[in-house]
Amino acid sequence: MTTPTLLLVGCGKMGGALMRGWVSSPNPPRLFILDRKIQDAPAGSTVFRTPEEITDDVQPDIIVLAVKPAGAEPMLKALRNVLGSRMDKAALLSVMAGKSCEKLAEWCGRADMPIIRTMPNTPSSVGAGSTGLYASPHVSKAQKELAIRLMEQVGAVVPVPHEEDLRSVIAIAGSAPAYVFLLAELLEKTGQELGLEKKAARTLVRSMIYGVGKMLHELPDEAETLRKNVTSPNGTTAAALNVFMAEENWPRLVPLAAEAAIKRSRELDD
Ligand SMILES: NC(=O)C1=CN([C@@H]2O[C@H](COP(=O)(O)OP(=O)(O)OC[C@H]3O[C@@H](n4cnc5c(N)ncnc54)[C@H](O)[C@@H]3O)[C@@H](O)[C@H]2O)C=CC1
Ligand SMILES: O=C(O)[C@@H]1CCC=N1
Repeated sequence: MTTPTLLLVGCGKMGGALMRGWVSSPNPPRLFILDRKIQDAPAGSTVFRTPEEITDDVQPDIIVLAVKPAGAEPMLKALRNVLGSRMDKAALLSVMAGKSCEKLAEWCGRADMPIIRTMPNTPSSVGAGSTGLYASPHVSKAQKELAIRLMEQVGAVVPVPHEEDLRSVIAIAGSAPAYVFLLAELLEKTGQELGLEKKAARTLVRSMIYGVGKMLHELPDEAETLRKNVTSPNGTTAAALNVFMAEENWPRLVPLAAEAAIKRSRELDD
């Protein structure tokens, strides 16, 4: 298998997470990075600060677009100018929460530009990401396989049949690490308010969430079964879950939060 060449455009929180995941994977891609302020580029990669700095020897198999949706149009137009016909030999892989394949292709200057839209998340940085992936009809089988292989290097990949499905992926996986980080923050804070040392609360909460993640990852059981295994009849967990599971709490709030994320993803498309 030949080593693919990537041009990673935007190496901030998400692009940087992918970069860290890729460089620590067993078969790292050949990496060119375009970012105006990156400071810790990995050994062996080449960094450009502006599209105009990209050298003539750069022929990417995949251009990974990881800038904010609002910056996509000028960036793609600049890349088209600089790369010229080299752009025609590449596929574009967007990680952006907004901007349709149709718009991205238009900004690439080519209606039949092969576009792969993905929704990864920041746990990709430790090889434990989750990515939803949609390939437009212009993507070849080989390009789609390469995109899936790349994203599998940093975690699980779920191809989705419709571009619109990526909104659901945002709501339950792309944005969702933040929901769990928030739960960690609140549990750590509550632990301290209940009298535990900061360090103790931090250790307990983090190892608990790690253990829960490991069980969900490794065991075949449904999440519901694992929850019930913790919940002794009339015990402490049941008392706490009666609060979380009250109709007006998590059962209402989780779908409400997902809808808010989806609504925002539609706005980011405009
Ligand atoms: N942060 C997250 O957890 C996730 C983010 N995403 C998507 O990833 C994309 C990037 O988000 P973040 O990484 O959070 O943002 P960020 O602001 O941390 O990263 C963007 C990077 O692009 C660079 N950049 C922007 N315009 C540039 C230009 N003209 N020339 C050179 N460099 C330029 C910036 O220097 C920055 O490092 C967004 O479209 C977002 O929807 C997707 C999934 C998860
Ligand atoms: O908040 C955002 O818009 C991005 C997309 C998913 C996670 N972060």
